[in-house]
Amino acid sequence: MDAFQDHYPDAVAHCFGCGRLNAHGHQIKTVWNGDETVTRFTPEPYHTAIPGFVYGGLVASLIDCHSTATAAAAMYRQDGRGLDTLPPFRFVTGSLHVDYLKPTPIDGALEIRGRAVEIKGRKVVVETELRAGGVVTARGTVVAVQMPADFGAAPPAPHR
Ligand SMILES: CCCCCCCCCCCC(=O)SCCNC(=O)CCNC(=O)[C@H](O)C(C)(C)COP(=O)(O)OP(=O)(O)OC[C@H]1O[C@@H](n2cnc3c(N)ncnc32)[C@H](O)[C@@H]1OP(=O)(O)O
Repeated sequence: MDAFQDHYPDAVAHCFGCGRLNAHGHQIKTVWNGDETVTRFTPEPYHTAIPGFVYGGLVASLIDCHSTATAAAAMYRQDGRGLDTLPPFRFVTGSLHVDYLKPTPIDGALEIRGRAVEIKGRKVVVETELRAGGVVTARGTVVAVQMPADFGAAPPAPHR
Protein backbone atom coordinates (compact mmCIF):
# COMPACT_ATOMS: atom_id res chain seq x y z
CA MET A 1 0.00 0.00 0.00
CA ASP A 2 1.24 3.48 -0.86
CA ALA A 3 2.15 5.61 2.13
CA PHE A 4 0.84 9.15 2.60
CA GLN A 5 4.36 10.49 2.09
CA ASP A 6 4.63 8.78 -1.32
CA HIS A 7 2.04 11.31 -2.54
CA TYR A 8 3.76 14.45 -1.25
CA PRO A 9 4.54 16.73 -4.19
CA ASP A 10 8.28 16.96 -4.89
CA ALA A 11 8.40 20.57 -3.66
CA VAL A 12 7.48 19.43 -0.13
CA ALA A 13 9.25 16.05 -0.12
CA HIS A 14 12.54 17.21 1.41
CA CYS A 15 11.56 17.19 5.09
CA PHE A 16 14.18 15.55 7.33
CA GLY A 17 11.49 13.48 9.05
CA CYS A 18 9.24 12.46 6.19
CA GLY A 19 10.58 13.59 2.83
CA ARG A 20 11.20 10.75 0.42
CA LEU A 21 13.70 12.99 -1.41
CA ASN A 22 15.89 13.57 1.67
CA ALA A 23 18.56 10.89 1.50
CA HIS A 24 19.79 11.78 5.01
CA GLY A 25 16.35 11.88 6.62
CA HIS A 26 14.11 9.35 8.35
CA GLN A 27 11.82 8.91 5.31
CA ILE A 28 8.96 7.66 7.49
CA LYS A 29 6.00 5.94 5.83
CA THR A 30 2.49 6.28 7.23
CA VAL A 31 -0.70 4.41 6.29
CA TRP A 32 -4.29 4.13 7.48
CA ASN A 33 -5.36 1.31 9.78
CA GLY A 34 -9.08 1.91 10.28
CA ASP A 35 -9.50 5.29 11.94
CA GLU A 36 -5.88 5.29 13.06
CA THR A 37 -2.69 5.98 11.18
CA VAL A 38 0.39 3.80 11.61
CA THR A 39 4.11 4.34 11.03
CA ARG A 40 6.77 1.73 11.77
CA PHE A 41 10.37 2.79 12.19
CA THR A 42 13.44 0.84 13.28
CA PRO A 43 16.04 3.00 15.02
CA GLU A 44 19.73 2.63 14.26
CA PRO A 45 22.47 2.39 16.89
CA TYR A 46 23.41 6.02 16.17
CA HIS A 47 19.96 7.11 17.40
CA THR A 48 21.16 6.42 20.93
CA ALA A 49 20.53 8.68 23.93
CA ILE A 50 21.74 6.50 26.79
CA PRO A 51 23.14 3.15 25.54
CA GLY A 52 20.20 0.86 24.85
CA PHE A 53 17.66 3.65 24.56
CA VAL A 54 16.40 5.97 21.82
CA TYR A 55 17.30 9.66 21.69
CA GLY A 56 14.27 11.76 22.66
CA GLY A 57 14.69 14.07 19.70
CA LEU A 58 14.12 11.14 17.38
CA VAL A 59 10.98 10.20 19.29
CA ALA A 60 9.72 13.79 18.94
CA SER A 61 10.61 13.86 15.26
CA LEU A 62 8.72 10.62 14.57
CA ILE A 63 5.66 11.89 16.43
CA ASP A 64 5.90 15.22 14.61
CA CYS A 65 6.03 13.93 11.05
CA HIS A 66 3.63 11.06 11.74
CA SER A 67 1.16 13.64 13.01
CA THR A 68 1.50 16.15 10.16
CA ALA A 69 0.98 13.26 7.71
CA THR A 70 -2.07 12.16 9.71
CA ALA A 71 -3.45 15.71 9.55
CA ALA A 72 -3.18 15.78 5.77
CA ALA A 73 -4.67 12.31 5.37
CA ALA A 74 -7.56 13.17 7.69
CA MET A 75 -8.37 16.27 5.61
CA TYR A 76 -8.34 14.27 2.38
CA ARG A 77 -10.57 11.64 3.99
CA GLN A 78 -12.98 14.27 5.32
CA ASP A 79 -13.27 15.74 1.80
CA GLY A 80 -13.65 12.30 0.24
CA ARG A 81 -10.56 12.92 -1.91
CA GLY A 82 -7.65 10.69 -2.86
CA LEU A 83 -4.18 11.51 -1.55
CA ASP A 84 -2.89 12.30 -5.01
CA THR A 85 -5.66 14.73 -5.95
CA LEU A 86 -5.07 18.45 -6.33
CA PRO A 87 -4.77 20.87 -4.71
CA PRO A 88 -2.65 19.07 -2.11
CA PHE A 89 -3.18 19.50 1.60
CA ARG A 90 0.15 20.53 3.15
CA PHE A 91 0.54 20.79 6.91
CA VAL A 92 3.29 22.23 9.05
CA THR A 93 3.73 21.93 12.79
CA GLY A 94 2.30 24.78 14.84
CA SER A 95 2.80 23.03 18.15
CA LEU A 96 4.46 19.78 19.23
CA HIS A 97 4.02 18.45 22.76
CA VAL A 98 5.66 15.17 23.81
CA ASP A 99 5.38 13.29 27.10
CA TYR A 100 8.17 10.77 27.59
CA LEU A 101 6.54 8.10 29.73
CA LYS A 102 9.31 5.49 29.81
CA PRO A 103 12.72 5.00 28.23
CA THR A 104 12.32 3.71 24.65
CA PRO A 105 14.43 0.60 23.94
CA ILE A 106 16.51 0.97 20.78
CA ASP A 107 16.53 -2.69 19.77
CA GLY A 108 13.56 -3.34 17.54
CA ALA A 109 10.86 -1.61 15.56
CA LEU A 110 8.86 1.29 16.97
CA GLU A 111 5.18 1.63 16.18
CA ILE A 112 3.61 5.08 16.02
CA ARG A 113 -0.16 5.33 15.96
CA GLY A 114 -2.22 8.50 15.72
CA ARG A 115 -5.62 9.91 15.15
CA ALA A 116 -7.04 13.30 14.25
CA VAL A 117 -9.12 14.40 17.24
CA GLU A 118 -10.11 17.84 15.94
CA ILE A 119 -10.44 19.34 12.48
CA LYS A 120 -11.31 23.03 12.46
CA GLY A 121 -10.65 25.33 9.54
CA ARG A 122 -6.95 25.09 8.66
CA LYS A 123 -6.07 23.35 11.93
CA VAL A 124 -5.95 19.63 12.77
CA VAL A 125 -5.11 18.37 16.26
CA VAL A 126 -3.51 14.92 16.24
CA GLU A 127 -2.90 12.65 19.21
CA THR A 128 -0.18 10.09 18.76
CA GLU A 129 1.38 7.24 20.76
CA LEU A 130 4.74 5.62 20.23
CA ARG A 131 5.21 1.98 21.27
CA ALA A 132 8.27 -0.19 21.67
CA GLY A 133 7.63 -3.90 22.08
CA GLY A 134 3.93 -3.13 22.50
CA VAL A 135 4.54 -0.73 25.40
CA VAL A 136 3.60 2.95 25.08
CA THR A 137 6.78 4.91 25.85
CA ALA A 138 5.78 8.34 24.55
CA ARG A 139 2.63 10.24 23.81
CA GLY A 140 2.33 13.38 21.72
CA THR A 141 -0.11 16.07 20.68
CA VAL A 142 0.48 18.06 17.54
CA VAL A 143 -1.39 21.11 16.29
CA ALA A 144 -0.89 20.92 12.55
CA VAL A 145 -1.78 23.97 10.45
CA GLN A 146 -2.30 24.08 6.72
CA MET A 147 0.76 25.67 5.21
CA PRO A 148 0.16 29.29 4.17
CA ALA A 149 0.74 30.01 0.47
CA ASP A 150 3.68 32.27 1.33
CA PHE A 151 5.38 29.77 3.67
CA GLY A 152 9.04 29.74 2.74
CA ALA A 153 8.42 32.16 -0.13
CA ALA A 154 11.09 34.62 1.02
CA PRO A 155 14.55 33.07 0.60
CA PRO A 156 16.89 33.56 3.58
CA ALA A 157 19.45 36.34 3.32
CA PRO A 158 22.82 34.99 2.13
CA HIS A 159 25.47 34.44 4.82
CA ARG A 160 28.23 36.99 4.92
C1 LIG B 1 0.45 16.57 0.91
C2 LIG B 1 1.59 17.37 1.10
C3 LIG B 1 2.03 17.41 2.54
C4 LIG B 1 3.49 18.02 2.67
C5 LIG B 1 3.88 18.28 4.05
C6 LIG B 1 5.35 18.19 4.21
C7 LIG B 1 5.86 19.03 5.34
C8 LIG B 1 6.10 18.23 6.57
C9 LIG B 1 6.38 19.10 7.74
C10 LIG B 1 6.93 18.36 8.87
C11 LIG B 1 6.78 19.06 10.15
C12 LIG B 1 7.70 20.25 10.28
O1 LIG B 1 8.80 20.14 10.70
S1 LIG B 1 7.10 21.76 9.80
C13 LIG B 1 8.39 22.92 10.20
C14 LIG B 1 8.24 23.44 11.62
N1 LIG B 1 7.11 24.36 11.68
C15 LIG B 1 7.21 25.60 11.24
O2 LIG B 1 8.24 26.11 10.80
C16 LIG B 1 5.95 26.47 11.33
C17 LIG B 1 6.22 27.93 11.66
N2 LIG B 1 4.98 28.59 12.00
C18 LIG B 1 4.19 29.14 11.05
O3 LIG B 1 4.55 29.23 9.85
C19 LIG B 1 2.87 29.68 11.49
O4 LIG B 1 2.94 30.06 12.84
C20 LIG B 1 1.76 28.65 11.27
C21 LIG B 1 1.60 28.31 9.77
C22 LIG B 1 1.97 27.34 12.05
C23 LIG B 1 0.42 29.26 11.78
O5 LIG B 1 0.29 30.56 11.30
P1 LIG B 1 -1.00 31.04 10.52
O6 LIG B 1 -1.04 30.42 9.16
O7 LIG B 1 -1.01 32.53 10.55
O8 LIG B 1 -2.18 30.41 11.31
P2 LIG B 1 -3.17 31.10 12.36
O9 LIG B 1 -4.27 31.75 11.55
O10 LIG B 1 -2.44 31.91 13.35
O11 LIG B 1 -3.74 29.82 13.12
C24 LIG B 1 -4.59 28.86 12.51
C25 LIG B 1 -5.12 27.98 13.63
O12 LIG B 1 -4.01 27.23 14.17
C26 LIG B 1 -3.85 27.52 15.56
N3 LIG B 1 -2.43 27.61 15.87
C27 LIG B 1 -1.46 28.21 15.16
N4 LIG B 1 -0.28 28.10 15.76
C28 LIG B 1 -0.51 27.40 16.91
C29 LIG B 1 0.33 26.97 17.98
N5 LIG B 1 1.63 27.22 18.01
N6 LIG B 1 -0.26 26.28 18.99
C30 LIG B 1 -1.57 26.02 18.99
N7 LIG B 1 -2.40 26.40 17.99
C31 LIG B 1 -1.89 27.09 16.97
C32 LIG B 1 -4.53 28.87 15.76
O13 LIG B 1 -4.96 29.04 17.10
C33 LIG B 1 -5.70 28.75 14.81
O14 LIG B 1 -6.70 27.95 15.39
P3 LIG B 1 -8.23 28.40 15.51
O15 LIG B 1 -8.21 29.74 16.16
O16 LIG B 1 -8.69 28.49 14.06
O17 LIG B 1 -8.88 27.31 16.27
